[in-house]
Amino acid sequence: MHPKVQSDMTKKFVRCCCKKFRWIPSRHQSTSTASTISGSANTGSIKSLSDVPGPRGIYNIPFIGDALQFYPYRETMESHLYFRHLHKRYGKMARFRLGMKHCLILFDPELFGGVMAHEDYYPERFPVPIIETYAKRRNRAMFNIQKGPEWLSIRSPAQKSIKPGVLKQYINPQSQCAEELVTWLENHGNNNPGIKDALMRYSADANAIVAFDKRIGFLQKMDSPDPEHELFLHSISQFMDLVGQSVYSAPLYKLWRTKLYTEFETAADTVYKISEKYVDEAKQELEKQRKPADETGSSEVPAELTILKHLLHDGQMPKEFIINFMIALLFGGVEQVSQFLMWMFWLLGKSPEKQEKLYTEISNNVEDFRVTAENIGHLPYLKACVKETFRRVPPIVTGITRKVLRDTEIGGYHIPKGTFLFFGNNTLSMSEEYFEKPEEFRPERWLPGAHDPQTQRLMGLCVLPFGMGKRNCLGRRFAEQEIHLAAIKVDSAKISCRNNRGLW
Ligand code: HEM
Repeated sequence: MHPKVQSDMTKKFVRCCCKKFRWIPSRHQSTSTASTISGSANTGSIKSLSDVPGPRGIYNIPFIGDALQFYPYRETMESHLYFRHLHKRYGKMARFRLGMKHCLILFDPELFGGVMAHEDYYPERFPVPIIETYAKRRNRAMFNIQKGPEWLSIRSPAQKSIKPGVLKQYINPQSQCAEELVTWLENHGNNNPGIKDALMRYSADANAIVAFDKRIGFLQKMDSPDPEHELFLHSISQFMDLVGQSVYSAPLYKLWRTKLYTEFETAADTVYKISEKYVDEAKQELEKQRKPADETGSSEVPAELTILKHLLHDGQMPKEFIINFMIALLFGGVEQVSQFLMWMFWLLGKSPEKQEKLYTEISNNVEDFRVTAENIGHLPYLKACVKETFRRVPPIVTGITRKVLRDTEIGGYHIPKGTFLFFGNNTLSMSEEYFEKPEEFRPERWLPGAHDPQTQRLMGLCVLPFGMGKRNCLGRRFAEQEIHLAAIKVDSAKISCRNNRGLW
């Protein structure tokens, strides 16, 4: 399609959605108003961002300063260790620079809570420049990096399509994926070096069911792989690896197509092309499901529709938006869910008594280990194990990020519009101030009634694996279902990963 036609269609779609759902901010939501968020960092008169404690001198020179600050952590990509250093040295708030961007990191859960309570109408996260560059060059509406009304024009109908009952539709096929994971572990040994790949295949399979209504069978077909499926999986993993690498290298790809960029572009194009094919297949299937048109010309569709079919049936969102949204659902889960499972299996494997406790809970509540929409939600110890794994190994290295979209006062400092906020979840989740013996894997701390409500609230704000507020993880319930299914099946087969061979 000609880019001009596409962009006109996009504008029309966004305008129409804004009108329909009244998404234009009202005057009291104007982006120019300042808000005040108090915390314990500074209680005196209002100071400016430059007064916030933080690295000074050479460390404040754009690019040179960041290179010096992050250099020690570059090899292992452990930038969260730099944030821990900032907390130790400067306390509850610290200011630092990333390129030309002014950043502020908060190590105070009350301040996070305050920032989120005053969240903007169209929240924005810290940018991912390589994806932005790709989206611009290809004129693609990549969901995760979208801003303003364009973002909400997809988020809102998509969120509506994730109705409470929709999760149930995925439980049986996703259960089969979890059973295939168990078979793989039984056949190859739970400490096989291929376990990382097997977990990635599990989460890619489980997520493809959500994104494309398709049971690909990445794990099942490992012995006789389908070239297209393998290319798809390879490109997904390549896409994510290259995003990670791009964060630690100079953004020269903005000027010309560097080797890293061309590899990224090839991976992203391949994912798009194959995803488009899967979306088209789902559309054809939907057509077949439709009952023939009656004499008035209207045709009926089955009452229960999956997310993809709901969006295709609704017909409001342009196909390109649907493809990009489905890609966001796919990427949202694949790496995060597989990484999470690696850590949880390892942490449980190191604590046999906790694993046994989990086994008892599962065997008492899940009859014949057959997971249903009813029993999956009644496993408090499993939920506590998941939460504790998220605390012990936070999934997002940088913690949650937001762009300040209007001048704001935070903790007694005037924070100008355009500053980037980082929430120090990665530091706080290991802090003795909020967690007793933080090094220990103790799911019990998350059980209902383990702490008074205020302590529990602060603990929750320290961890936040799925983010918070209007721009939180859209796939949270899917992620939890995929995690719970894998944990129930693996634990009920009494498989334990006691050493970390192959896990990373
Ligand atoms: C362990 C698994 C997962 C973790 C830890 C995780 C975490 C996150 C986080 C932290 C964010 C940013 C939230 C914020 O800025 O407040 C996010 C966004 C998102 N996640 Fe997840 N996620 C997971 C799995 C999934 C799954 C399975 C899906 C899809 C089925 C998904 C889809 C998305 C999407 C679409 C967004 C972007 C939302 C937006 O920008 O409006 N995630 N996720």
